[in-house]
Amino acid sequence: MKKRYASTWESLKEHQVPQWYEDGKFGIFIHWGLYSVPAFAPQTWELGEVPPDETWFSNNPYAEWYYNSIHVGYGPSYDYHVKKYGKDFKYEQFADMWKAEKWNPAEWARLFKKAGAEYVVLTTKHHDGFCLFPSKYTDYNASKRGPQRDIVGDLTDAVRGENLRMGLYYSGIVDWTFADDPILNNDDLFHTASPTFAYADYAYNQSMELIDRYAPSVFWNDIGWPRQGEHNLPYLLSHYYNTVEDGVVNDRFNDLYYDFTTKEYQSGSANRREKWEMCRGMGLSFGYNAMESDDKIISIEDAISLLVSTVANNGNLLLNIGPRADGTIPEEQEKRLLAIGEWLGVNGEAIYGSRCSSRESIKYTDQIQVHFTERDGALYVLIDAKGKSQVSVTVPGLSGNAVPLDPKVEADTAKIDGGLRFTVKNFGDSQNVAVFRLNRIM
Ligand SMILES: CC(C)[C@@H]1NC[C@@H](O)[C@H](O)[C@@H]1O
Repeated sequence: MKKRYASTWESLKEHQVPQWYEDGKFGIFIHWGLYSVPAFAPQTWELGEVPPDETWFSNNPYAEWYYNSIHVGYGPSYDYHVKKYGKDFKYEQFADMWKAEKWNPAEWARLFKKAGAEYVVLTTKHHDGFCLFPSKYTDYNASKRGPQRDIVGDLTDAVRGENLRMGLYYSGIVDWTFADDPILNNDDLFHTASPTFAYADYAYNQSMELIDRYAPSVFWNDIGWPRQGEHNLPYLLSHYYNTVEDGVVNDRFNDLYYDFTTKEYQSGSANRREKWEMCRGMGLSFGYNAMESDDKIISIEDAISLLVSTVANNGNLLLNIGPRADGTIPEEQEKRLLAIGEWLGVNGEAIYGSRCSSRESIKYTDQIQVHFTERDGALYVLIDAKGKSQVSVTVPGLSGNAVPLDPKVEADTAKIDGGLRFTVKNFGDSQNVAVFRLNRIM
């Protein structure tokens, strides 16, 4: 019997995180839109590295923030815009420059499958207010302008065709087509953006539209929910769960409710006793930044380290790609997705369907890290060499026969000082993280 949720916080709190989200572990975020046309931002900091003040917002490394960055009226993006497009060029003009002429959604979906992703989350409307779906509530959308197609629907079909879950991102509280005072600090971001009841209804209506048209497995709201519409949330979320029984929502509804909490680069917190999700771009931006060349984005080793450390601490990794305006995925981003997929192809047994171990991760003085996951009565030991070609570490309190999942890993294990000493001489096809299975949880 399908559970039916009432539009009350009490009823919503009965919702459990579905097994697919607990098991899935790895998703692909996609930021694609008008900002992919200029594809520019200064390469400054990771979110959380510096305070979210005027210096951050006027030197914003997020290319998807291009509208606000030029609206501020000074700084690197403003200077770039004036030089490339001219002072009088309006952001909205990008709506007729974005053609997605080389876009093949089936190709994207095949790549995500090869990357080992279990779910995908696509921006349906970012802060600039441009919708990637044929919304009844605005013509400022990709079926009427630019690509002239239902980007959300076409990708949803392709992703589901590869048996992956499709999630949708919505910019709940910020929409610069309703309120576009320059945002220069977090007070602007959370409190003065889109302050009207009219916008609250708009956000509610569009969210209902997305739920009813696409039944997304993830409803990824961003920044917050319009305060004037908080009373509508129990109905919206119960409608979502009654429409998508195994759907999940994040924690960006003004801290009123969530299935999972979120970290964004260095911002946010993770508590391994509850489900959380780590998200970041491959470089410093979510939207494509043409300045972010291969040497400026996360290395394959660091991406695999991030996946392993996130999963071992009860999180999922939602790694973002920023496609070019024409619909192609930059080669350097594709390379990382394929490498993660290869690593998961060999070591995925310790990731998919695993659960957080009672054993916490260990960081050794030489930066080497050992993480643990558990699944079907086995304990997995994931040794992250952090760039070293050979490692030797003792893991306290372990015993038993440790078998590498990658047959090309050359390693010895020995009982020593009440623990197991692992000496890895060759990481085989496992990049920088060698994984061992112990068949008895000790
Ligand atoms: C994590 C990701 C969804 C980011 N959230 C905050 C936004 O301001 C940023 O552009 C990006 O979408």
